[in-house]
Amino acid sequence: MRTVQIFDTTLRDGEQSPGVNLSTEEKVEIALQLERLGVNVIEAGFAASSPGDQSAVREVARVVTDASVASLSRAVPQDIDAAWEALKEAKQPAIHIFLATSPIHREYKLRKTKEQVLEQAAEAVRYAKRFFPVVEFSPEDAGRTEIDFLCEVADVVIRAGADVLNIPDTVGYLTPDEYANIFVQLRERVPGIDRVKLSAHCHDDLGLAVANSLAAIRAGVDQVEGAINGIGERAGNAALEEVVMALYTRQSYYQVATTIRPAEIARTSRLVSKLTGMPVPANKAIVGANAFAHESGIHQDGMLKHQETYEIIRPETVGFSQTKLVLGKHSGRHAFRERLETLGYTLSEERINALFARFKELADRKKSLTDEDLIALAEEKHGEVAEFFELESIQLSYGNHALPTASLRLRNRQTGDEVEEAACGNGSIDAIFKAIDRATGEQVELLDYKVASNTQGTDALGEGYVQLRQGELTVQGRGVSTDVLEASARAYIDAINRLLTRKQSKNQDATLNVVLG
Ligand SMILES: CC(=O)SCCNC(=O)CCNC(=O)[C@H](O)C(C)(C)COP(=O)(O)OP(=O)(O)OC[C@H]1O[C@@H](n2cnc3c(N)ncnc32)[C@H](O)[C@@H]1OP(=O)(O)O
Ligand SMILES: CC(C)C(=O)C(=O)O
Ligand SMILES: [Mg+2]
Repeated sequence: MRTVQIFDTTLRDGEQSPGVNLSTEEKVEIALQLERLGVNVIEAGFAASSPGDQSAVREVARVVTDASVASLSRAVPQDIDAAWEALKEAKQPAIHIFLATSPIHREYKLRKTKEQVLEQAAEAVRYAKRFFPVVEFSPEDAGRTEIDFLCEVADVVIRAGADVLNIPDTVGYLTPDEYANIFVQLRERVPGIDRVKLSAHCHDDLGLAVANSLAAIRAGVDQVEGAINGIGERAGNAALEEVVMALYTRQSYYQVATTIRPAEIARTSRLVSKLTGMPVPANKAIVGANAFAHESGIHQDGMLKHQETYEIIRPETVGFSQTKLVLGKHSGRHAFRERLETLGYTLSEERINALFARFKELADRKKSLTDEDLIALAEEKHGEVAEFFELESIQLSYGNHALPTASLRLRNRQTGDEVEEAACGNGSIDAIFKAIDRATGEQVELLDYKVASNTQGTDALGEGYVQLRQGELTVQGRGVSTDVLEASARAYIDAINRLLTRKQSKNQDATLNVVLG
């Protein structure tokens, strides 16, 4: 099986992402991680672009031991000198010289004829060869360059001593077939082509960067270039982790190996995201937060039965701890029960069903439910409590110059009746509790009331706690909701239900005593 070289340009093309600026220390930290990841070439920057970038390239080359370190350079002696100044003490220095070749770039940007471009490219490679053991040449915008002219460019730079010929699809314009065909043409038409390594460099303007890179690999290129998390100019570069994992996962198809250690991918992605300030989209392949997360019940059930039902890569392979079964409105009972059991709750089928119904109600209002949410839900009612009253609906009217009013509808589970009541209070909670007193007809004394958010975020679950006294009976109640007022109402109703349960069992005991005589 042949090995394809991985050329990482996170620190150069990746840093060209608008708004990204990495300090020397940050570049060094990323470079060391890229080396742990196993990349073969690290393009550390563009030495001539600023004194800061020149020193960053130098520092990266000083610390990196296994990978080759490259600097980008225009096809002019002063850029090549700046690159050599930064890399002359590197263990494996390389220079990456580029010069645009497409008609549009020649005419409008460089204002040069084909002949002038050929001459400048060859001259720059010859000059760089005086210093660098490895010279890579890129005909910028190769993707939109006439194929005949591209072959001429390849011919002159190979004659001038180039070691690597990179073919950039600079503006992400090509389709996979078109891109692969360029390499086929170069091989057929450029006599010295076997003397250089061929390299692919793709941009994602049409979302084809990874597909094009893989097509180039199928066409036999020796090296593929890209950036971690797919960052880079405009829509970015080919995401290296995607290219590498396609090769790894579909090895029998591609028949290609790399030196990458997949288990370092997650760590590398996190570091690049943190230091560049570019968040990784949740649905991003391989490294997005949802790449190994399942929310829908049917998928979760499948995953619980066999991991390969819905995952083609194990999260551990790329350095994530495990698959996540996210509980939300699309989840089903299998995953719900499994999570409760993991959290230490072994519950009857009946209790699971009751909790699952409450869970669905909450999930309709909350994006996803965390473990803390589930614990709050599972502990909302503890002990055997007969359900006397159930909250059907609640409405609050509140204004800073008006008396708060609560209107609510309770269902009496024993009789099936619905009771509607409203009450004003000194505050919203006072109004709610008074309305519940009226609806249930119970006279109670409020001993304690607390409400707390036990999870995080603005849609966190609130947990209400209430302690009530009636005569010699003292009871506690708890309620959970995404809304603290509703959580308080539920806690109060729970306490009333407990009170009624206690009164009912006292009456049964009394009747029993009478019967037994
Ligand atoms: C496809 C790519 O990713 S290419 C790399 C792009 N990366 C960057 O540009 C980042 C770093 N760049 C920089 O810091 C600056 O652009 C510098 C320091 C390199 C140059 O800055 P300036 O001298 O002020 O020139 P400026 O950037 O405005 O214009 C570029 C000049 O280089 C010329 N040029 C562009 N590409 C090349 C090339 N490959 N070889 C030689 N000259 C080139 C342009 O024609 C233009 O020349 P002109 O001034 O004669 O019109
Ligand atoms: C410098 C070159 C290789 C480049 O980044 C591009 O053309 O996209
Ligand atoms: Mg590029």
